[in-house]
Amino acid sequence: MPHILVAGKLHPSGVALLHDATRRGFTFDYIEEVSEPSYAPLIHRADALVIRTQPLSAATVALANRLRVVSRHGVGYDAVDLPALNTRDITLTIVGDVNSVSVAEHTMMLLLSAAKRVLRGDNSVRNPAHWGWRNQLEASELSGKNFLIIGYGRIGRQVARLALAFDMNVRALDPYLASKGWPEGPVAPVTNLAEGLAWADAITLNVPRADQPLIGAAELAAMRPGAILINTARGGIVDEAALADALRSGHIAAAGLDVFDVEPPTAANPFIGLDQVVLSPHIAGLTAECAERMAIMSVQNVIDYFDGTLDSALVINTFRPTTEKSA
Ligand SMILES: O=C(O)[C@H](O)COP(=O)(O)O
Repeated sequence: MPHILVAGKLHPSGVALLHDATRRGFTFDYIEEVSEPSYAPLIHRADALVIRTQPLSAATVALANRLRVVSRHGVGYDAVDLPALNTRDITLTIVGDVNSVSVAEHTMMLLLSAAKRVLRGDNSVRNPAHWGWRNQLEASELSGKNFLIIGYGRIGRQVARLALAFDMNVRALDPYLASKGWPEGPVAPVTNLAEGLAWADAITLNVPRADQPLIGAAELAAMRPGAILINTARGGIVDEAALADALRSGHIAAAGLDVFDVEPPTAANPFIGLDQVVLSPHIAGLTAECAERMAIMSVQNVIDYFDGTLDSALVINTFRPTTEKSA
């Protein structure tokens, strides 16, 4: 029967599902430490790997002679060497829609915090000498502002739902939808990034990480003066040095960042000293509810893989039969 290696902390409900699976003959190793050197020595006996956001390199895949399926606890798989999996016909799965609401709520929290200059306000209460800052915060309303969602997928659409409730003007950019057709509803597309950058008072990034930053110095310069940038997707999507420069110059008024090029960020991270930037430690999907759903889904995907009932919508690369469970 298949042996599962879980590398990274799982919500107890996911661990309970693993224990249930042992009654059907599955076995598992569970280590909470996520670093590749700590899980790599165990991978030679794994038929399945459940993995958090840490790297899975070609070198580690080469140690995994039995590996058939990698199940991401999450939706981003930029740290996984996909070509190394493809060469060996190893299936890669993600958790699909289960983190969309949490990530969208976190996006709105960062947008509100950035717009309301929450850090400066907080600081002015904790430091009585700064109480006078309340007259200089330059906070802004969301209502009536133009909000561009880059990446109109599962998460982007949840962000739109929430932003519309704040009476924002919401538009989105998603080149992948061009061939599929734009979804009906109140959110119109922008035709290209340049149009979106020039239109938006605030921008959120809800796309996967690519090889090059999508938002660099030129794109930041093309944003409206005083605009706000939110990133709950992946650090490398924004050129961090360029964003820090744009924040220091005041061209970009504020930012909200949940993800970083290097995690955890070093003391040299350019945002640490900027109080117009609200920071969170890659937790947009780690609400109690979402962590439970991701843990269950990531373990269930492994079980479904071996049962031959894996939902095709959750598979990144298909090498064996799946079913279509999702709407
Ligand atoms: O990819 C994701 O969905 C998030 O980054 C969460 O991933 P993690 O739970 O593995 O940290």
